[in-house]
Amino acid sequence: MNAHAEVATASAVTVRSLRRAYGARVVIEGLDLRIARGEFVALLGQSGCGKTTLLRALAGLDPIEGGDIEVAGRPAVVFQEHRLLPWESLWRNVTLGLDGADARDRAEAALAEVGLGGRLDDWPRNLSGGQAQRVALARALVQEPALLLLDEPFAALDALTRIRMHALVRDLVDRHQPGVLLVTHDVDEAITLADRILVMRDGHIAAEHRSTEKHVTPEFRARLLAELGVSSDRD
Ligand SMILES: Nc1ncnc2c1ncn2[C@@H]1O[C@H](COP(=O)(O)OP(=O)(O)OP(=O)(O)O)[C@@H](O)[C@H]1O
Repeated sequence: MNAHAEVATASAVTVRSLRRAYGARVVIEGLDLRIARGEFVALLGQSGCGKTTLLRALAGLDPIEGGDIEVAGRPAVVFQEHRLLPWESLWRNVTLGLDGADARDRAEAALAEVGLGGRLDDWPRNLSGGQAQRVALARALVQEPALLLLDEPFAALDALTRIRMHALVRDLVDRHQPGVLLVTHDVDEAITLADRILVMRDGHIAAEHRSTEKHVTPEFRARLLAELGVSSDRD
């Protein structure tokens, strides 16, 4: 097997029979999931169905009540808000938690990759919303994670910035080959970006679509909306 094929079949995360509850309220029950390295998976589901709860569990931010989660290495997360530290320069924000004498060089390379080369010593307050999310992406990728978790990272951006960010993130994922789980409310974003789309309902993955199905766009979109419990706005 060549190196690329090994990356493509290696698991970024494997989840078996996951159970998550807040006190007596069970949010996730019997959930199974595997994401391969280099695979871009989008997770759709109605508000409150447990998408963020799943992402936080995969990130290791919350305890789990049952089942198991096997993550290759340490996952990186990008949230809807950039979560940059206002009192730290951009390069320090990118390399927070990283040791090593080459931290500044790594930050420089990561910032260049997201189109912010030369802004190492700038401050978060001087960034637009889209630029701040680019820095958040650089901060995630500098860790070379096997699993990248994206919790609606484009939701607060204007439509044009969002389109540019879609192209950037797809390119970065193709280059770095992490497995990706993108939580989104946006059906079209899921269709544009993902190799595989999952629909979460009743605490587990209720439906799953591979990229080949995406070519039947209007029907596919209508089917996804129906699975999400919404009637199609194009009917
Ligand atoms: N810390 C918490 N304590 C108690 N209940 C919680 C907590 N966090 C979330 N919940 C509940 O768990 C359920 C799932 O929440 P979660 O945020 O995972 O949903 P979601 O699918 O991400 O929603 P949205 O799409 O609106 O962001 C909801 O009913 C929510 O009220």
